[in-house]
Amino acid sequence: MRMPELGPVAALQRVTVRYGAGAPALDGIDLELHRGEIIGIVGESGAGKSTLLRLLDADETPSAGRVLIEGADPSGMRERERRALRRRIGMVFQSFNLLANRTARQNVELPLRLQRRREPAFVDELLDYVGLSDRGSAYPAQLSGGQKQRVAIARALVTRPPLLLCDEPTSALDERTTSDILRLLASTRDDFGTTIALVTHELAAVKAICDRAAILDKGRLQGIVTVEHSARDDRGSYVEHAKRVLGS
Ligand SMILES: Nc1ncnc2c1ncn2[C@@H]1O[C@H](COP(=O)(O)OP(=O)(O)OP(=O)(O)O)[C@@H](O)[C@H]1O
Repeated sequence: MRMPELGPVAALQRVTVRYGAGAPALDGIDLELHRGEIIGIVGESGAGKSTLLRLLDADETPSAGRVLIEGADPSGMRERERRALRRRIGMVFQSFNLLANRTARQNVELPLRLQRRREPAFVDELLDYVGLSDRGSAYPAQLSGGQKQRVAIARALVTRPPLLLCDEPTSALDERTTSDILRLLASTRDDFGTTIALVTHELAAVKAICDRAAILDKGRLQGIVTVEHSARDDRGSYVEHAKRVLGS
């Protein structure tokens, strides 16, 4: 397993992504994900957040520049190698993306089964970790939104990923459940050392758990701020607002 312990988990070097003749979806992005950090990726709709997440998931190839994940450039990989890399990256989605006809436990086991692995003790441990040790045999339809997201987080962690990508993980949840899920993500970083990239339009979520935040606007990185916890909410442009709410 390739694990350069000291380098960043992932790096984007002067990355541009173009889909057509218009303005690029991402334009000259330089960004490093530090090992063990929780980094927020924020911006208005269309800013390029999902595109950036797909690059970090080795599911998008830059039009220019370079992406490194665990020190390796996915664009130079054979399909099989790239799939193996992608299996090491955890994903959590807004809509949970659980298989409806599988129990919570079977959903958590799925990434292991796809790799012909079985780790029943670790699956038990994770179900317990996310607070669902007694709901393993429930189907997604029998679970609340927050419980479904807990299953999805356990499923993402079952392969022990060094990097967990979260795409609007709390946007479908109410405020109380949101803070429970954010707490779970924060403890995941603390207990498993997982680096987390949190894409969200909810600045409060970034404020609650992120160490840094990358602010995107129309495909450009407008700033990377260290998140502080005493800034005041104020009016202004989105970028000014985000910098003021999140940064110093
Ligand atoms: N597959 C695609 N083909 C063409 N254009 C695309 C594609 N994916 C994204 N785009 C364009 O790239 C830009 C950035 O899109 P992206 O989905 O990354 O933004 P976002 O910040 O995630 O937005 P949202 O918050 O609405 O999900 C947008 O202008 C979008 O229309």
